[in-house]
Amino acid sequence: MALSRNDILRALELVKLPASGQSLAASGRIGDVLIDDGKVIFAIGIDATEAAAMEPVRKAAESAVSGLPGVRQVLVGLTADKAPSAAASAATQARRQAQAGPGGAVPKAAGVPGVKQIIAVASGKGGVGKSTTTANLAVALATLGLKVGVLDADIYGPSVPKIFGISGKPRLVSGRTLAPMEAYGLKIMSIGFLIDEETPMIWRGPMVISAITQMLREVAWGELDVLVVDMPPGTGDAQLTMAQQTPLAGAVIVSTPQDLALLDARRGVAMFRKVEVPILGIVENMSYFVCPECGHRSDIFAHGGARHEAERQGVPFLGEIPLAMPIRETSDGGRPIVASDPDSAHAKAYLAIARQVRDGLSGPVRAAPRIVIE
Ligand SMILES: Nc1ncnc2c1ncn2[C@@H]1O[C@H](COP(=O)(O)OP(=O)(O)OP(=O)(O)O)[C@@H](O)[C@H]1O
Repeated sequence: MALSRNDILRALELVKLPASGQSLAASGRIGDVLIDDGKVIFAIGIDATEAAAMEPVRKAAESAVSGLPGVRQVLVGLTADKAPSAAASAATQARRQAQAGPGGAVPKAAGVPGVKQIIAVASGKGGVGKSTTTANLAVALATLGLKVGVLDADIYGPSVPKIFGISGKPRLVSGRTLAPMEAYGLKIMSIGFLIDEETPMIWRGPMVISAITQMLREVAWGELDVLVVDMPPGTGDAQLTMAQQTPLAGAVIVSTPQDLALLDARRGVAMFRKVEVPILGIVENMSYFVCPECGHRSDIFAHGGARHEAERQGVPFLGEIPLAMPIRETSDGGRPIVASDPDSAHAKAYLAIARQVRDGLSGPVRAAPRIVIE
């Protein structure tokens, strides 16, 4: 018999909420349930401040539903489409202040064993070249001698597999732990390996928060000096929660020079400041155009805006990357330019940015605290 929403809710009666002991089924937190050929996808509504506390509930819901006959795959997300309620925010703030040490520092999300530093590459809006920058920055950091991983958390348009020319599915190493894919000496995991391109956008939003947690903690990253996270574009609640839930050592903001993009970049800086993640700097991508025929340079978007914005915000300016055909061709062709043409001027520009990023990370790369997941 075909699975129905009621079957799913019955299974969720066994899952209890930690605070109230109420069943998840009765809590009114389950939205639409998508059932398609044995695949079950749904989201649990949470307040953005509850993400960590509700993660065990999400896992319990997944295992409860996966035990039902006829279920082949279950994907459960936590969704926080509303800003944290004023009361919850105040409570969280009070709790954080109480937990904060004498210096008043806000406690961070737990580290990932073996991974020394995690940095986010973010943009205030889509299409500014965030993934191209992530890929080339990662290869450049590896060129500097660091052990580097890339985590593509851009749930709306995971382009890292294409940029590195990787296809196929990651291998399961044990339990739920996946082996990362490898290319150009980097360990790579992408949400693109795990979701079908046809997964409706409406379902991708709720996955944002849980996807990052799963990809961070259920991937055999091994020993890494730096893990570079390609964030979903934008500065909404989902991105904010993701920035809060990830133990980030810093963030790189990518912008194009137009005023509107810079306005979005400013929101990006504000978002990371809100969650006390240091801004490693701003990159101006598509800064100017170099004619491939004659080498003439045109400042089509009045370049230099990101440098001024960085000065205004009091954050480092990391450098300019031109709008250049070889960058697009190599990026879209699965051969990032820093790997495929390391002596080119473009590759050197990315290397200069990578040096600044490395130097901007606080102190020597520290060993992450060892945590045991039971
Ligand atoms: N400096 C550049 N010069 C030429 N083309 C570029 C440059 N940077 C990015 N591109 C091209 O622009 C397009 C968008 O880039 P990319 O996918 O990196 O952007 P994005 O910000 O990650 O987009 P989204 O947020 O929508 O995923 C790609 O075709 C890429 O090859």
